[in-house]
Amino acid sequence: MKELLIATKNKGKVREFEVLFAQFGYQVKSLLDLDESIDVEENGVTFRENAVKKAETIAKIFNIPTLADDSGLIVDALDGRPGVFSARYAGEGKDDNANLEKVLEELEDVSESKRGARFHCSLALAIPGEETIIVDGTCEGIITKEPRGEEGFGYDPIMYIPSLGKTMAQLTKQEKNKISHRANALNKLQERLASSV
Ligand SMILES: O=c1[nH]c(=O)c2ncn([C@@H]3O[C@H](COP(=O)(O)OP(=O)(O)OP(=O)(O)O)[C@@H](O)[C@H]3O)c2[nH]1
Ligand SMILES: [Mg+2]
Repeated sequence: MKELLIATKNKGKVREFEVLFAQFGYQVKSLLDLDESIDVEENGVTFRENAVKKAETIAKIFNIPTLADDSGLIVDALDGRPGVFSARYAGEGKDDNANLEKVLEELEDVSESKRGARFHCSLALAIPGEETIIVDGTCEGIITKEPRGEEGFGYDPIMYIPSLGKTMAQLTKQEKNKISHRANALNKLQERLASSV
């Protein structure tokens, strides 16, 4: 089985990539397997900038092809926040629950028709000696009034997908992987790689 390094320490992402890459015959390794002490500062203004920085920094350290994911939640009524700050929206060191509670609080007086949001995922594939490939994927939804569901991670319990009638945290990993921003970005990456051989 081929191996691919994912420049992440997020267990939720790793779990999803394991399933997504299994279909292409890849086993994924992450910084959690290799070196948890490596920290790449995410100081970019865009998801793309952060994804490229994570992928290229880690690819250089290990000299192997490396994929990085920079993602987050974009809420219309919050002018696009938390955006690139999604992982630390409630402050450094705060957990997923604190972050989603902050979003719910900020939307307390916002009616259902104005609670539109989307997840965004930028993927960067850095292969030593080659130009980095960057793709994006999104997933549209509506922010609920309260958390629902136990699956997934991050803001999944407050992201309602109207076409499925469930929050993303009420979907199985397989169901989420059919519609998620991460899966959509990965499909684009696969198309890019297929058209370049
Ligand atoms: O409900 C969610 N479902 C998802 O599918 C999802 N994908 C991303 N996110 C949120 O956005 C932050 C990304 O920040 P991020 O890309 O910097 O990742 P991270 O710092 O957690 O890990 P790393 O990959 O940088 O090591 C994460 O922490 C999450 O809060 C998600 N929330
Ligand atoms: Mg991060």
